[in-house]
Amino acid sequence: MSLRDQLVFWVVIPAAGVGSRMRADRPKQYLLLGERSIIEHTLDCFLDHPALSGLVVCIAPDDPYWPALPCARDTRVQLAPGGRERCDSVLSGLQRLDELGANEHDWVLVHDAARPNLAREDLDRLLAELADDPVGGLLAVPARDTLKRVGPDGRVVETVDRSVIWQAFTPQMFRLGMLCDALEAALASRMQVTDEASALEWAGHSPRVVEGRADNLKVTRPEDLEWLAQRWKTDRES
Ligand SMILES: Nc1ccn([C@@H]2O[C@H](COP(=O)(O)OP(=O)(O)OP(=O)(O)O)[C@@H](O)[C@H]2O)c(=O)n1
Ligand SMILES: C[C@](O)(CO)[C@H](O)COP(=O)(O)O
Repeated sequence: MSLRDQLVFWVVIPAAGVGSRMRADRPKQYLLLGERSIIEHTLDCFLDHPALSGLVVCIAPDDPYWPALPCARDTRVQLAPGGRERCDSVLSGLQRLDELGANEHDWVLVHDAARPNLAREDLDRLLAELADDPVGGLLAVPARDTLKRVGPDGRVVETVDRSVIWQAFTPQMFRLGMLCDALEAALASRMQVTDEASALEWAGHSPRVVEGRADNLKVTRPEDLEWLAQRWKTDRES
């Protein structure tokens, strides 16, 4: 049996943000996409996967929304307390995986609660491409627009060579021990860690990018949810 056939993985879903850029009446992961919340759609992609070992959702300690969701009663879903920054929430989730019996060599996928449109094909491609990778990696998409570096005065400084620029998405997939060590070291050095891969890079590793769909977007601003909702409506009507 190949490594790819026997691969199992754990999932950490950082879901403790306030969604300030959405300017909504609740954290964006609890806004509706169709009849269900964004976070419920996000969990769907993982909960039915045959290789899933366990899944941890990191929520704010005072989160009043999570308990009302049906998935809050799903025994496959465990909780961990979110932290001040996304990376703190992720580290908390990784520590919960350790308590659940994950070992340092197990694969862990970290996926934003705010990315409800992850395609199963992308998840399976990520798992297949990285199953025997020595470091791990992430879903990403190559830059498609002309990119400008802009100065503090709001004027263009230069046009950036976009042929080597990719947008980092999630899931990001690393082995539990390597990820914990890299995150703890990066945070101890007061590094600004906005994704798991940057902590691995800081530790001297070179994560691999796996090209994914550009519609695996992170709901960040109101227009992101408007676009997804329209897409959702169109798909359901077709
Ligand atoms: N302290 C934090 C901050 C963010 N997140 C999660 O990390 C993901 C990506 O972060 P982002 O899009 O920045 O979410 P928010 O921090 O909620 O958004 P904003 O920056 O607009 O407040 C989200 O699912 C969010 O819930 C988290 O678990 N813990
Ligand atoms: C992890 C991430 O989604 C990769 O693009 C991104 O870094 C999250 O950043 P945010 O500022 O927490 O949204």
